[in-house]
Amino acid sequence: MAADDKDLAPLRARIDSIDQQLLELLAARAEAAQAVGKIKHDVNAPVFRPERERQVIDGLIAKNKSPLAADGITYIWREIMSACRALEAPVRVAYLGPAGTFSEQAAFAQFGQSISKVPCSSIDEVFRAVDAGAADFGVAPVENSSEGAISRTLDLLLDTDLKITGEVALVIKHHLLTKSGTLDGVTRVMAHPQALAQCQRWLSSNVPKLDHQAMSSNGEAAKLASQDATVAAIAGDSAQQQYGLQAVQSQIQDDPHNRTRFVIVSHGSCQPSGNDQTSVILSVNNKPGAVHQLLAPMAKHGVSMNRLESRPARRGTWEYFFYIDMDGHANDPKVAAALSELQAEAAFFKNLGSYPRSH
Ligand SMILES: O=C(O)C(=O)C[C@]1(C(=O)O)C=C[C@@H](O)C=C1
Repeated sequence: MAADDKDLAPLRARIDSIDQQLLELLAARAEAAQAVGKIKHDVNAPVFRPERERQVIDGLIAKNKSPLAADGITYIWREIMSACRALEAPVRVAYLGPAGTFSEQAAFAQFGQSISKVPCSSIDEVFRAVDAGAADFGVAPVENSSEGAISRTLDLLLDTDLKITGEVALVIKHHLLTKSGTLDGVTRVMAHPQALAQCQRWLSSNVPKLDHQAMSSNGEAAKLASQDATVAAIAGDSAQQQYGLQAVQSQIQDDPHNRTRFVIVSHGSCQPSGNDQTSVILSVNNKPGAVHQLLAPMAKHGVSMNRLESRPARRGTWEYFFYIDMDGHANDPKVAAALSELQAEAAFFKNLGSYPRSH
């Protein structure tokens, strides 16, 4: 026995005994969740309650006096609740696949790992899967900190009846990956167009001779790179592990703080969590001052606007749809008042839903 093992032995015995207690407590928690699941089943209520999960995690972080970081508490309870939820009913989540994409990572960040995965080949397919009932929730990228809005997601939010029931913000770190970890024999670099754009400067200064090829996802590119030695892929940690690739260079994104925000879409709605956001789409009649006037109800009722994005209405005219995220839940009287005035004044109005804000 190594000398330090003697010192470790009593501490390990203590950890074993604590784990035993944790296991018993987790079993009791799982049984309570199963009982909740039964009641929900009888009244046909949704199993996944994001506002409740948010309150559980925020409450524990507020009370946490241990050396565990807030992120650690979040990860641990995300998975505990994911496993408990799976005992109530499997939650089916659609996202841009295959395995190893950032969309999959966003799905795990929202729902934990105990989900029934529905990987899709495009953002359109994600919306279709949820719309048609093949999945309960969909995860779609909506905005990147260096490349701006993901216009396809904005268009689908306009064109389908799905609501936003959550958001997840991820730090996106892209790596240049190959089978061998070198560029020997490599002729092209493959990735989703967003990833190619986010690494454009690095690629043109460091590997200007490689052809660029757009793929439906970085996961797909990584999969190909694992099969073809002439291909380098741009993808993240998860895809690197998934497909057993080596990094030629880590973190090649041009913006070191590169972040992507994902929305969670479904047919359902969310109760207030205490830290929520409401999203709407509006259009205004094309007259001077119309946009200014349109935003006035939020200022009047003291509701802050977190984001404003515009998209052409695609009618061949200079008309726009405005995507607005505001603080608060539609059940808050101030938000409700602002929403009803916005609706009254807008030429087009669509409430995309209220949901817990991402951390
Ligand atoms: O409180 C509930 O509604 C539960 O179903 C329990 C629980 C949990 O494990 O704490 C599980 C799933 C829900 O999304 C929220 C919380």
